[in-house]
Amino acid sequence: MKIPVLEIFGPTIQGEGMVIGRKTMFIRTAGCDYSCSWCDSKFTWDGSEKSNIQLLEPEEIWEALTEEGGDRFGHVTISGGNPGLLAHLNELVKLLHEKNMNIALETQGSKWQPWFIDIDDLTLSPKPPSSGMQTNFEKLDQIIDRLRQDQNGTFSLKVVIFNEDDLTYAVNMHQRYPDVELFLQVGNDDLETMNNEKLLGHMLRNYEQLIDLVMESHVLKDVRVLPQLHTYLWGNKRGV
Ligand SMILES: C[S@@+](CC[C@H](N)C(=O)[O-])C[C@H]1O[C@@H](n2cnc3c(N)ncnc32)[C@H](O)[C@@H]1O
Ligand SMILES: Nc1nc2[nH]cc(C(=O)O)c2c(=O)[nH]1
Ligand code: SF4
Ligand SMILES: [Mg+2]
Repeated sequence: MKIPVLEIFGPTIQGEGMVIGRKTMFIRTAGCDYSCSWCDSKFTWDGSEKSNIQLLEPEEIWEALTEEGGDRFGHVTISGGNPGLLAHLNELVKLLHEKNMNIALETQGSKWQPWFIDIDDLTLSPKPPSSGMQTNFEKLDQIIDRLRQDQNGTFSLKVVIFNEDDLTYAVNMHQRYPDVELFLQVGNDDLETMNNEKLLGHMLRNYEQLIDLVMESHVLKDVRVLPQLHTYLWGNKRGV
């Protein structure tokens, strides 16, 4: 079954979350059930790149990965858009495992797929108030319960923080799922600039402010605070 793909790139480093720094290839699927105000990948769902969506079979995705990355990679990250919308992505997961790849997936956790249990590094990234989205906690509870029972790999939560309301949301998340590793990620609030130096200075200040807030918290003890590392290195450039 064909998969809607907008980008295949790498190898690069995973810039975010539980496997930050890991050498990986990226597959970016098209389409999202959310429309976060600060989404850094709006082109996956806002229609602006509709004509660039490629419908690819898993084998064709593997060909594109090896064309781009040769034999220089052993890890593939699937992001989007929301790849968790694609029921038949299990075929790609199976093929990548047959090729001895480790697989990471990025999803907001709005929809369950049975193939989640076969993902090696699964990130659930529920959205805080600043995104303008509403979390369906009933659904998220169900997803996390399934993962606690059946997941073959590891999974974690990652919350992007732009303000204090978002931090309160992260506190609730930590209290609701105390056994799940929680990553707090600095929000990028300047998606337009191509001035990397300016963005770097700005993002470093945001990172420091987030660290300060988390250090003061009496609840957020067992968490990690991370930058979006690729942004600090390459700014808002795409495909890195
Ligand atoms: C583009 S999303 C795609 C996967 C999935 N839709 C999701 O949101 O988890 C990948 C990650 O980038 C994060 N992200 C998106 N825009 C961001 C921004 N402006 N600053 C920091 N992180 C951002 C998301 O929260 C998510 O964790
Ligand atoms: N290097 C790099 N790391 C990433 N981690 C998550 C990304 C994403 O857009 O999902 C991403 C990305 O686009 N590039
Ligand atoms: S859920 Fe992810 S891809 Fe969808 S709009 Fe939000 S950040 Fe963007
Ligand atoms: Mg990104």
